[in-house]
Amino acid sequence: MENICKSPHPLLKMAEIEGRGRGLVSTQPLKPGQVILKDSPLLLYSASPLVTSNQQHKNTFCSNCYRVILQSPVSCPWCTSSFFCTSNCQSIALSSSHTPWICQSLNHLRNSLSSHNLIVDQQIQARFLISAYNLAVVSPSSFRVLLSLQGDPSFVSEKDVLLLHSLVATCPSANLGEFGFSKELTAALLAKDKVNAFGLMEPFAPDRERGVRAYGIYPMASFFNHDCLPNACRFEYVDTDVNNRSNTDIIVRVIHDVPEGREICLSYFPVNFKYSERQQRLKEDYGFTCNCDRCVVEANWSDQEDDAMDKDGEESEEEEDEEMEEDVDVDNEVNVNGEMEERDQDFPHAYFFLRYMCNRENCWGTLAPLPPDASPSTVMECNVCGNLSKSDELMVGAGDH
Ligand SMILES: C[S@@+](CC[C@H](N)C(=O)[O-])C[C@H]1O[C@@H](n2cnc3c(N)ncnc32)[C@H](O)[C@@H]1O
Repeated sequence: MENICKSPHPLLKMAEIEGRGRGLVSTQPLKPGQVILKDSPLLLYSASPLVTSNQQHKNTFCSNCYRVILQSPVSCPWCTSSFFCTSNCQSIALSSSHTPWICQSLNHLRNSLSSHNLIVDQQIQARFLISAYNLAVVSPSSFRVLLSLQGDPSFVSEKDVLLLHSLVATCPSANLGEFGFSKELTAALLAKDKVNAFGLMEPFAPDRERGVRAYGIYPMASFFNHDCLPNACRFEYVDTDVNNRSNTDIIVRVIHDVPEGREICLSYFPVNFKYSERQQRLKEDYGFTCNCDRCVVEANWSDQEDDAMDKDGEESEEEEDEEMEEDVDVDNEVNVNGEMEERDQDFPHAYFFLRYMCNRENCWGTLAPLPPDASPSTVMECNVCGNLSKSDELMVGAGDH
C-alpha cells in the first residue's frame, strides 16, 4: 500500500491498493465498535419510480430529509408530487435538491414517460441524472467531488446512456454552468452512480421485504472497497432521532479489533450470499472479480458445498452437524481481542457467521459492538434490524440453531 493521497478522517487514510484502486486504511489500532466515519450525502435521490400507481408511496416521505411524514405534509409550491415534513425542509430543498429546474424537469419526465417506455431502473437513473446536473449548478465544488469518484463510462450500457441522455435533453433548458451538458458527461455520471451509490433502506420489518427509500452518493464512504468478510459495517438510522443526527447520514463502525495500517472494507451486500451470487453481483454491478480470503476458500468448493450454504446463509442439517465440531475448534482459536488467528483462514466464515451475523429471521444483518467507552462494549447492534444482543448470548443462540 503506497501513495497515500489525503486524509478523509483522522482514523482513516486513503491509499492506493494494488488491484483495487483507492481504499481506506486505519491510521491507528481500532477498537471493536469504534465509529470510523460519519458521512453526509453529496447527492440524494428518491428510489421511487417517476410514475407510480401507488399514490400513498409517493406521498409518504419528505423529499428533503427522506423521513416518513407523520403530520400534515408541507407541499411543494409548484408540483403535486413532492412533499416535505416541515417548512424548514421545504426551504432547504427549494434551493438544493428540489429547485425549480428539478421540479419542472421531473414533471416534464413524468408527462413524457409513456412515449419513452422506461423500465423502473431507468426511471430512477433519470432521477439521478436530473439531481446530478442540478448539483453542477447549485454546488460546483460538490459536483467536482462527484466527478472525482471512481466509475468507468464504458461499464455503462451505451444504449442506456443514449436513451437517458436524449430524455434529459428534452427537459427545460437550464444554466448548466461550467460543466455543460454532453453525452460523455452523462455516461461518466451514470458510471459514478453505478459503483458508488448507497441505498438508504427502509427500516426493517420482519413481515415484508425491505425496500430502498432513496439512493445517496457519500463522498468519503465511496472509498471503501468490498470484502466478503468485512471488518466494518455501515449503520443508518432512518426515521429514528438517535442523537438528533441527520436522517440520511451513514455511520461506519468497525466490527472487531483492527490493527494500524489494515484496509477497512465493507460488504457491498448481505454477507450470507453464496459464492456464485457474490461473484456475479460484483462482476455485473462493480466490474471486478473478488479474491478475498473467503472467496479463495469457496472457489474450491464443489457446487454441492456452495449450494449447501443457501441464500439464507443456512446450511443443510448434515452440513451443520459436521460444522458444529469445526465451530468449536474455530471458537478456541479466537484470541482475546476477538480476532481470528492465522489457523482459521481455511474456514474463516464459520466464525464470522456465528459472531457477526444477525440470527433474527429474514434479517441477515451484520453485528458490530456498540461504540466502546473505556473498554469494548459487549452489546452487539445489528445494522439491519437494530436488534441489540449481548455478545455471549448471541454466541449461544447462534450455535443452537
Ligand atoms: C465504491 S468504489 C471503492 C473505491 C475505489 N476503489 C476507488 O478507487 O475510488 C467501488 C469500486 O472499487 C473497486 N473495488 C472495490 N472492492 C474491490 C475488491 N475487493 N477488489 C477489486 N476491486 C475492488 C471496484 O472497481 C469497484 O467498482
